[in-house]
Order: sequence, then C-alpha cells, then structure tokens
Amino acid sequence: MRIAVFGAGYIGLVTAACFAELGHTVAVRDIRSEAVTALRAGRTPIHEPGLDTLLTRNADRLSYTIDADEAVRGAEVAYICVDTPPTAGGDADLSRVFAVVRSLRDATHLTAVVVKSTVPVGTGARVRTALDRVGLRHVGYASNPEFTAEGTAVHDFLHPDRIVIGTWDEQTAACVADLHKDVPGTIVTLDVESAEMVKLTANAFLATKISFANEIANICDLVGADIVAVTRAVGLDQRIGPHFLKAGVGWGGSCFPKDTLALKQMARNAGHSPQLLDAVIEVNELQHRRPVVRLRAALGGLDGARVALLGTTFKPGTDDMRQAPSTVLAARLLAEGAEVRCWDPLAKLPDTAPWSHVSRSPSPAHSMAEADAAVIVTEWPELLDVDWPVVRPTMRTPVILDGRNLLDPATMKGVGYHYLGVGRSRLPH
Ligand SMILES: NC(=O)c1ccc[n+]([C@@H]2O[C@H](COP(=O)([O-])OP(=O)(O)OC[C@H]3O[C@@H](n4cnc5c(N)ncnc54)[C@H](O)[C@@H]3O)[C@@H](O)[C@H]2O)c1
Ligand SMILES: O=c1ccn([C@@H]2O[C@H](COP(=O)(O)OP(=O)(O)O[C@H]3O[C@H](CO)[C@@H](O)[C@H](O)[C@H]3O)[C@@H](O)[C@H]2O)c(=O)[nH]1
Repeated sequence: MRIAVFGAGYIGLVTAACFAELGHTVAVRDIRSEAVTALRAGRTPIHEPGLDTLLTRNADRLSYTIDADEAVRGAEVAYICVDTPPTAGGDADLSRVFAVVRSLRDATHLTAVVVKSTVPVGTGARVRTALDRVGLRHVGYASNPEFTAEGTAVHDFLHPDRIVIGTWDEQTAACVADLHKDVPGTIVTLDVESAEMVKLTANAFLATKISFANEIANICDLVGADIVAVTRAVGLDQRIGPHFLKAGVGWGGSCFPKDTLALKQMARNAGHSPQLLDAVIEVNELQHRRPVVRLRAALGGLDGARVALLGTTFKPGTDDMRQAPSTVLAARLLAEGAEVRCWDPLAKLPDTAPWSHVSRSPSPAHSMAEADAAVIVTEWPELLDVDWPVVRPTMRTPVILDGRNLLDPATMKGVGYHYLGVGRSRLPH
C-alpha cells in the first residue's frame, strides 16, 4: 500500500521505517525542513536503535518532503504522527493534528486517515467532522494508538503485544488491519473513543505502577526494608508482574508526564476529579526533588558543593531529554548554590537554563573528579564499567546517590563510598 506519514519525529520515523520494512511505500512529510534535508541526505535526525538500518535498507520505498500535497499524492492512507504537547493548562494541544487534516483537503483519493498521535477521547469525532468539512466525507477514519517505547521502538513496532484499531466502520478497520498483516500480535478492533482511551489508560497505569513503587521505596527508607528485594518478590505474583516496578528518581519522557496530565485534564473537563491520578503525578514530582533533599542532608548543605549528574536523558537508549528528571534536579541543585556537571553518552542537551549553567564532561570519571557527590540519574550500562575504586580518591567527598539502584550497595560501600540508594536504607552504611 502507499502511505503518507505526517511527522518525522520519534513515532513518525519509526512508523514510516517499519511500514517500509513491511513492503509498503511511504512518503514522510514534516514541516521542519532541516529534518527533511537530513533524511534525504541519509542522516537520521534522532537516535533510535535499529532505525538507521531500516531507513537505509528500505530507502527505495521511502521519500521525504515538506510539501503535504506531494506526500499524499497517490497515497491510500494518511498516518498522523505529529506531536500533541501540553498547552499551558495541561490539555493536549491538538493544533498540529488539525493542521494536518486541513492540509489533506485535496487528497480525495485517500481511503483512510489514521491518527497515531496520542490524543484525548473525542478527538477522532472532531477529526471526522473536520474531514467532512473539507470534502473528505467518503474517507474512512481510524485511531491506531502507538505503544512503542523509546530505545526499543523498532522492535516494539514489529513485535507488538497488541495492535489497537478504533473505527466506526468495518472497511476502515480492515484496511488498517491489512497494513499490519505481517506483524504478529493481537489485533483489537473497537470504537474510536475506546481506542483513544486505551492509550491514555495504558500510560496512566504504567505511571501508576512506578509511582506506587516509589512510594513504597520511600516507606522502605523510613522503616528499614530494601525496595529491590521487596519488588522482586512482589513482582513474582503473576497478578502483579515484575514490570514498571523499579523505584528511582521518578518517571519522565515525552509521554508519561504529558499523557497523565492530559488524562487528568480530560477527566476534569468532563466534571470528574481523578484523585488517584493526582496522587500518581504528585508522588512523581516529589520523587524528582528527593535527591536534592538527601544530598543536602548528606553534605550538610549544597551551597558551593560540586555535584556530578551521571546520565541526563529520561532513560537509557535514547537521546531524548523531554521531561527528563535530570532537568528538575539540575535546576534545584543550581538554585541551592551547587556547581553542576554532567555526563551523558547521547543526550541532546538544550542550550537553555538550567543546562546552559551545567558543564559537560566527556566521561563519568571526568565529571566526578573533585566532586562532592554524584547522582546516577539514568541507568546507562556504561556506568557499570566505571572503575569505581579508582574514581573514589579523585572525589572531594565520595557520596554516590544511586537514583536508579544500578550499582551493588555492598560493593560500593566496600570500596569506601557513602552510598545512598532509593528505598535501600536497610543496607549497612
Ligand atoms: N515518542 C514516543 O515514544 C511515543 C510513543 C507513543 C505515542 N507517541 C505520540 O506520538 C506523537 C508524536 O510523538 P513524537 O515523540 O514522535 O513527537 P516529535 O516531536 O518527535 O515528532 C513530531 C513531528 O511532527 C512534526 N510536525 C508538526 N506539525 C506537522 C505538520 N503539520 N505536518 C507534518 N509534520 C508536522 C514536527 O515537526 C515533529 O518533527 C505524540 O502525540 C506522542 O504522544 C509518542
Ligand atoms: O520500572 C520503571 C520503568 C520506567 N521508569 C521510568 O519511566 C519513564 C518512561 O519509561 P518507558 O516507559 O520505558 O519509556 P517511554 O519511551 O516513555 O515509553 C512509554 O511511553 C510511550 C509513549 O506513550 C508508550 O508508547 C510506551 O508504551 C510507554 O512505555 C522513564 O523515565 C523511566 O526511567 C521507572 O522509573 N521505573
């Protein structure tokens, strides 16, 4: 099939590359000319494992343009993969989605318009009305939310747990299902509103699991239990499962913060106050700040202290800094008078505050030299290879706050660190 993909970001590019891998012909449209220029020159503007390979291998089935008409020329299906960031009030900003819909007005040959962007319930109905208004009444509509995670998106797309297709007519459902015919995974067809709700619910539930683990970790710290041992045992219960129970510095990224807030505001707009979701978000915001409280106590104040941030991206395996917990940490440390350095193997650090006041180090060891404390913010595997006994004497004070419970506490204490984990105060100091 011929597909037009709108948006050459993390989701649009993965969608385009994977559909091309499945044998479809894909035209990608973005409004950022620099992204289109890079893609045309064979450069991938984002880091996503496996994406380069797919884009290169399927280059003859892929094209890139800033021209919407060129993208949809001959296409049967248009996929909308544009960003839906929060407005100032926290609702999802749908302006880009509707800009794409307006740009389709001459694409009368389309069979279906599919929204993959994460959107509030009711968006599909509004897009349907907008399509009708621009003369595309005969074109089908589907919601096909995406569940891939950054760092594993290519694998997740090609090996999904489920493919969710929300439509109001069987023909469009069959068309979207056909695009995925060579992809394993259960196809779930349902109404558009429920499909939109599935996406928001899945992210809210995963965020809830993490906030729950973080709350239990904070209690573990107070009463003398070890969160790693606790969640390992609890997760063996098949009704609970082991996933998304890792305590740490809280969740970030381009999805959980935005989507939990969008769900909360969507509920409030409907007259419901979602108290559990409020608590999930609040626990997470506090979790971003807790390392500063703990460092202040460990160092007897932060004014003039040198702190190294090890890892800045919101998780390993990506260059994405969107809503990374490290940004709150860096800002808070600077506000308390600390000098902050950072190391990250991939991060695209913004040149705005707080990062404009943070110095970059080429290696973890370099960032820790003469430092009073280091915080593991992102569990990059490179941190397991650091020669910790060699680094310790180079630090002014050997305080390690392991915000991801990555390292072995006994080993770190054995080589002379003042080691602090998350929810692990039971372990001997
Ligand atoms: N990033 C993820 O892992 C992920 C996973 C599941 C769902 N989603 C959802 O997918 C959507 C896209 O997320 P993303 O991370 O890819 O965002 P992104 O910011 O990386 O990419 C969005 C792209 O859309 C482009 N764009 C904006 N307006 C456009 C227009 N009118 N025509 C064509 N292109 C346009 C932007 O220039 C940008 O390159 C969001 O709704 C997000 O919530 C993201
Ligand atoms: O046990 C855990 C698991 C994750 N995290 C944190 O949670 C955040 C999100 O992680 P992850 O879910 O792996 O990354 P995303 O790429 O944001 O993917 C999520 O958001 C996407 C966008 O909606 C969805 O498609 C995915 O299904 C969903 O996992 C990161 O800050 C992680 O550090 C934890 O703190 N503890």
